[in-house]
Amino acid sequence: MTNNRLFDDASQRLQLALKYVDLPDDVLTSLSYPKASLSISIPVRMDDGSLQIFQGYRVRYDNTRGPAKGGVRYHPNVSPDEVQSLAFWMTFKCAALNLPFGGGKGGITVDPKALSKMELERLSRGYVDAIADFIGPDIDILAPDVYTNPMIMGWMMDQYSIIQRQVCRGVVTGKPLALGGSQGRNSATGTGAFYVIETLQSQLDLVPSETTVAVQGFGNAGAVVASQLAAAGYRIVAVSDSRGGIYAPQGLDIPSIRQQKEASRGIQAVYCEGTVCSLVEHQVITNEDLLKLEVDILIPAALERQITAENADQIEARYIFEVANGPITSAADAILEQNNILVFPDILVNAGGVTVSYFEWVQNRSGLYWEEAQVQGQLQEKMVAETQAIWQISQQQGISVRTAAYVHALNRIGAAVTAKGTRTDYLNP
Ligand SMILES: NC(=O)C1=CN([C@@H]2O[C@H](COP(=O)(O)OP(=O)(O)OC[C@H]3O[C@@H](n4cnc5c(N)ncnc54)[C@H](O)[C@@H]3O)[C@@H](O)[C@H]2O)C=CC1
Ligand SMILES: O=C(O)CCC(=O)C(=O)O
Repeated sequence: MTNNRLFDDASQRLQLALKYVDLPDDVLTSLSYPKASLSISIPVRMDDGSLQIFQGYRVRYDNTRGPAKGGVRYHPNVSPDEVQSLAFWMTFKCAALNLPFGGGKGGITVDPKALSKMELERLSRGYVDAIADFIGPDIDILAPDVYTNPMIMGWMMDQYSIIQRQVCRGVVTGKPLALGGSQGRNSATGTGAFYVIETLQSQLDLVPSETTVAVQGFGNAGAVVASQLAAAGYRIVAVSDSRGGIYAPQGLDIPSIRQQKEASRGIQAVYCEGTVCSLVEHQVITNEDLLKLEVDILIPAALERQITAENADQIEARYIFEVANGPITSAADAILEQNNILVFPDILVNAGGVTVSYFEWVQNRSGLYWEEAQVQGQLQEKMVAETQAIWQISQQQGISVRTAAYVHALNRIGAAVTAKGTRTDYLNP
C-alpha cells in the first residue's frame, strides 16, 4: 500500500530499524515529530512591477547531535510534507556519517526557471529575511538542494550577514569560493556516491569495463557521479533530465554531455539537435523508460518517489544507488528485495554533500582554508569508513543495507538522546 504522505512512508524506515536496536522508548518518541517547523509567505516585487507571494518552509527535525543542517529546495512541488521528510532524512544522514549535526531542510514552492535572475535574488533574500530568527551558524545551517546553487547560497549568506550586522559565513554552506565556500563542495555529492560504489566494488563483483550504469537526473549530483564513474571506466548507457533522456548501449560520452548541458541545453538536445555527439547512435527515452533498463547499476539522482509499488516489478537493474533523497517508496523496497535487487540508501550514498558542507562550516569557523586534496582525502576517508560499517551491519544481521544504515544512525542518535535526558527527568527523578 502506498502512503499518501511522504513523511509517513519515510518514518516506516525508522520503525523497521527499531527492531534491531536496543534503545529506550524515549528515543523513538523524541524522533517522531520535528522539533520546529516554520511556514512563511515571501512577497517579491516582480520585474513587471507586480507583487507575488511565494510560500516557503524551514523544518528543524532534530538537533540533539548539533545544529540542524540541510539544503533549500526551489521547486513547484515543494510542500510542508516534502520539507519535513527531507529534514527527517537529513537527521539520519548526518548521524550515519557521524557529523556533529542534526537534520533540517527548507524549500520554496516556485518554478525558478520562470524567474529572472533579479527576481530569484529578491526571492532568496526575502526567504532569509523571513527565516532569519530560525537559523544561525549554531542553530540551523542552509545549503544547496534541487534548483539552488552557490550563487543563491552567496545571496543568502550576504542577506543573513546584513541582518546580523556582521559577516556570518557559517550560516550557509555550498557558497562560492570567493565568499568562504569550500573546495570540492560543488562536486561532493556525486564524488561521495562514487566513493560508496568504489568501496563496495569487490563485494558486488563490479568490473568497471563490464558494468553498465543508468543515471536519472543530470544536475549537481547526477552529472558528477556519472562523470566519475565514466572516468573510472564504467559504461554509462543512459542519462536524463527533467525533459527526458537518451540511451546508447555502447556507452555515452559524459564529458561532452556535461559541457552541452552546462551551456543550458537539455540532455536530448545534446544528441538530437546536431552537436558534437550526434554521431553516437542512441534512442530517445522517457524518465520512466530509463528506470526500467536492464543495467547493472541504476542511479536515481532527481526527485523522490520515482520507484513505487507500480513500477518496482519492472526494474531490471542489479543494484540501485540512491543519489536522490527518497527515490524509492517503502512498498517498492519490499518488491525490490523480493526480486533480489540490492538497494544502497540515500542517507549513505548522497551524504558526500553534507560531509563537505561540514568541512566548509569547520573552515568558516576556524578561518583556516583547506586545499582541494585535503577535502577529497577527508571525504573519501569518511565515506569509505561509514560504508564499510553499514555494509558490515547489514551482513552480520542479515538485514537490508537501508535498515543497516538506519540502525547505524539510530545508535548514534540514541546515545545522544539518552545522554541529554529530557527536562521532565528533573521534575520526576
Ligand atoms: N546538491 C546536493 O548537494 C545534494 C543533493 N541531493 C539530492 O540529489 C537530488 C538531485 O539534486 P541536485 O543534483 O542537487 O539538483 P539539481 O537542481 O542540480 O539537478 C536536478 C536534476 O534533476 C533533473 N530533474 C528534475 N526533475 C526531474 C524529473 N522529474 N525526472 C528526471 N530528472 C529530473 C533536472 O533536470 C536536473 O538535471 C535531489 O534528490 C537532492 O535532494 C542529495 C544530497 C546533496
Ligand atoms: O550540504 C548540506 O548541508 C545538505 C545537503 C542536502 O540538502 C542533502 O544532503 O540532502
